[in-house]
Amino acid sequence: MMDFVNSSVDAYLADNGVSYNGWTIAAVDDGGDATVVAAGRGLVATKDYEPGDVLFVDTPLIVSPRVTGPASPPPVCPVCYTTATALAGCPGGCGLPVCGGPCARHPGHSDECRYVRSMGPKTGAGRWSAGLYNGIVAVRALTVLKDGPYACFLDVLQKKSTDMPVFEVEELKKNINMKLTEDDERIMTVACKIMDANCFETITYRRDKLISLKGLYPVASFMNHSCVPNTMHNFDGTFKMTVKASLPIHKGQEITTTYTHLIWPTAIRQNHLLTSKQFVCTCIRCCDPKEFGTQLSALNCIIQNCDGCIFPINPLDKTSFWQCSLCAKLVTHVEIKSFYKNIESLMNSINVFCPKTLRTILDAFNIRKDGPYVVDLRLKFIWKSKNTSLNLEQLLYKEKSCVELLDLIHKLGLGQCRLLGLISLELSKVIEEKVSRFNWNTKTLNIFNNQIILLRQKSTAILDGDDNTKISVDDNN
Ligand SMILES: C[S@@+](CC[C@H](N)C(=O)[O-])C[C@H]1O[C@@H](n2cnc3c(N)ncnc32)[C@H](O)[C@@H]1O
Repeated sequence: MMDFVNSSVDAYLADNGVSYNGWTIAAVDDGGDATVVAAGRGLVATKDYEPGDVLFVDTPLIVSPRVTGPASPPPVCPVCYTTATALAGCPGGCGLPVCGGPCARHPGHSDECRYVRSMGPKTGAGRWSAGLYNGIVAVRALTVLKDGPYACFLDVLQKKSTDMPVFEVEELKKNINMKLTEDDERIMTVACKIMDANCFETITYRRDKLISLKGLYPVASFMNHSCVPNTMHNFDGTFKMTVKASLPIHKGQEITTTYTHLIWPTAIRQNHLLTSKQFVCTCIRCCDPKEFGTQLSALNCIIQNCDGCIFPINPLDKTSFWQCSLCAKLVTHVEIKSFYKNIESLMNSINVFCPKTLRTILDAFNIRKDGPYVVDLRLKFIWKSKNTSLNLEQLLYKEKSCVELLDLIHKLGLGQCRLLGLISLELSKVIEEKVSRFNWNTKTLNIFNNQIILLRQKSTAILDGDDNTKISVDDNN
């Protein structure tokens, strides 16, 4: 197992006999050596682990749909999480949407249904409101965390630090006739801030669609972030999270996860972590302008005929100058931001993926094929394209992209991460398609078949127990 370190909270949990997930979270004597964890409290291995070893399995305290808004996914039934085209107002009268009677009567819905009804939802009979749907996580958190055995997590888990009104609570307040009690509002506000600081994206399949939800996992919440994490995780059909080692972990070493996308370049990861989790990551990868030789963040030099690449002088400082490795040309962060923005919108504008067109665009705009946003686009092509519909050029480009991305993962030192499993699986399917299209001689066929077997073994070892091995466009971890 692992220990909680560096915290009076450990003592608090132990004093209060908190038991979660079948085991007791106990205080740990870290011998006064808190330096092992660089980011407040964290998890530390108490024995050695090999890649693939299961560290722990965590059950969510709260699972909730993501809220609606311009950039949010379409609403789902908050009980079974399907994207029903015609969600209807709960017949119980709570004003939340459900996909049908069984979900309306589901025990998992009864507490929140009763609570919202008691608050006088501002919806017509049989209707549901987006505002109440937006507030569902606050209501759900209240029903789980108020007065129950898990109420102590309100004190224990880290909260997003903000004095701003909490969107979900405000949405709820606007859409009910009664005034929330002071205590309920406090609990909901704290719980939403806890969700913001700790929740994981849990992706599940419903009726062949990927549904992105958020889940609060009490044990996993103590894992700090690294851009070269030593664990990976997956979710089963009941949202149980299994955390496995992706790299060897030694006794006493901190257990880390990622809160961002593994193949994003440093500037984008840093920005994401700062805005979503309010900290600046100072991990070894973030400190290295060349990201372990991958040059993932690099831009081509803007000086004509210079073959150099521009790198940040100090990648941890977003106002740092960038400099060409060959001609030493300095570029300001403002210019870099504008280059990144232009590349992003260019890459986003590509709908139908044609390798030749992509190459022309990259040449015309002097963009690197393994640079910011281009790698994302290539990954999107891997996820979205259907092998049987690709022409030969596209199929071979997909194969090349899979191979190059696996190489990137290797260079970044990401070990047996989930992305490696997913790309290996996809590459095996691409090779299968290649095999099926031509009459290969026996020797070549054997080589391909061996490649397929090895890739399948690799992906199975990583994705075993994963309820979601079909690939998600946003699934970069
Ligand atoms: C999910 S919590 C992790 C547990 C947290 N350290 C605690 O004490 O409860 C996420 C928060 O931990 C801190 N954190 C996690 N990883 C970090 C890192 N690599 N560097 C700095 N702070 C980090 C940030 O404050 C972040 O918002």
